[in-house]
Amino acid sequence: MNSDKIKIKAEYLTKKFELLPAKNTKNKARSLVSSSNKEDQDFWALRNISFEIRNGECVGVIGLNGAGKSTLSNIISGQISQTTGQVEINGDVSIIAANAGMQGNLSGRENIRLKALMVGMSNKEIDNKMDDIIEFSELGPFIDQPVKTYSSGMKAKLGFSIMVHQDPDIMIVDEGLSVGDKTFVDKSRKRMFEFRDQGKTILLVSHDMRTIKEWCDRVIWLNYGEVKAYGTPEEILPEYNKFANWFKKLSRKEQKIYKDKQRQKQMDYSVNQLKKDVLSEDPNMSEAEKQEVTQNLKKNKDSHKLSLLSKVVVWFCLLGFIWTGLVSISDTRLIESIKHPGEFLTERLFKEKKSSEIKSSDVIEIKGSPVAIIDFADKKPQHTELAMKNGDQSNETIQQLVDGADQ
Ligand SMILES: Nc1ncnc2c1ncn2[C@@H]1O[C@H](COP(=O)(O)OP(=O)(O)OP(=O)(O)O)[C@@H](O)[C@H]1O
Repeated sequence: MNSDKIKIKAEYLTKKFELLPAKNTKNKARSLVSSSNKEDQDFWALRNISFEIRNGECVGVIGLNGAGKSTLSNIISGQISQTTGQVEINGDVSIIAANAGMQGNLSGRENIRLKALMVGMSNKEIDNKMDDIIEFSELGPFIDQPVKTYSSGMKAKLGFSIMVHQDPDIMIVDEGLSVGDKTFVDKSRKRMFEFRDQGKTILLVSHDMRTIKEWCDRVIWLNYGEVKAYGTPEEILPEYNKFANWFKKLSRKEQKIYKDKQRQKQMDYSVNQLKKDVLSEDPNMSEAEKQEVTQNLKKNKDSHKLSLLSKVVVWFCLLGFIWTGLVSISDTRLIESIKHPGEFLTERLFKEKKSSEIKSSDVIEIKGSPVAIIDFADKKPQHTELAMKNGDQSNETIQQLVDGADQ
């Protein structure tokens, strides 16, 4: 096994969330009017994250609440996309975050099948492993209950059981074990050690420094979306403990001031700032390298924002809907209104036809039938001579229609 092979490589990763607006219909409609809503507040949960994880390494991710650990593990496991930067996953790997991607409305058994199918297992393979997975999960009869009814510990047990039976090359465990009971945790730890001994790569997100120290070869310390330090547990953990103790000793007010200041930095961040940071890291960068960096820093599209094309389509449909509505309350046919929109809007819309105003070119509707006026002796006709525009009806029929309408 080549222990130098890079399994995960992250470069210039950022993740921006928009605190407002929430992803709802009202805000989608607002985004139709403006491409950048001034009320949106950008929040950079991750800023300029770069690291490499090699074959067979177990890497811990630590940091205070809200530091960006889960955001990072979700990007690496492909559950959310980054705003800028690249994530390279090498080799034929399966990445499963222990308690992520579970469908609440499906039962535990159905989730096992779903997650296994998603990583390319065949139905036969799943059938062969199903009993083992259920037994390992210790869920017993609850395996056929909807996952939304599970406690967080039960979800973690199910997620972990699925993960270890998929035998992935890279495992991401995001607090998956901390919520389980002791027997389950011990059993899982044993299984994780077996994985590590087989040279699999593990990314472990945890607040439990004992586990991090026991398991990890290296540790990434995230602080308010930035990598504060990356090194061995011996290097990082004493520094992190020092920081955690310093933070704990601050008064509530001082803690709040510190947090607010850090969060403000996360709000004020921008891709331009990132570019400056990256370029200043290496002042001797060649033009080609600078171009590559700029390319890497290009933003991915925010999935919840409508593209220009979508906006055009939505506007088109909206206008079509309004136009059809206007046509239906006027006495004009749709095709005519489209052919002569100016005339339709200025002269025909909302205008009641008086007989004196009817011109020889007009089309009127009598008893639901379109009728063309073909001849008037003067502006106020003495007698009406009509013919059907597309006329398959005789003048006699038309006269009957007119007579009927006049009554
Ligand atoms: N969908 C989202 N929209 C807006 N902000 C988000 C979203 N997801 C996460 N965040 C914010 O990003 C920051 C990082 O969150 P994340 O869950 O990655 O932190 P964490 O380090 O895993 O925290 P914890 O230790 O509490 O699990 C937090 O401030 C969080 O509020």
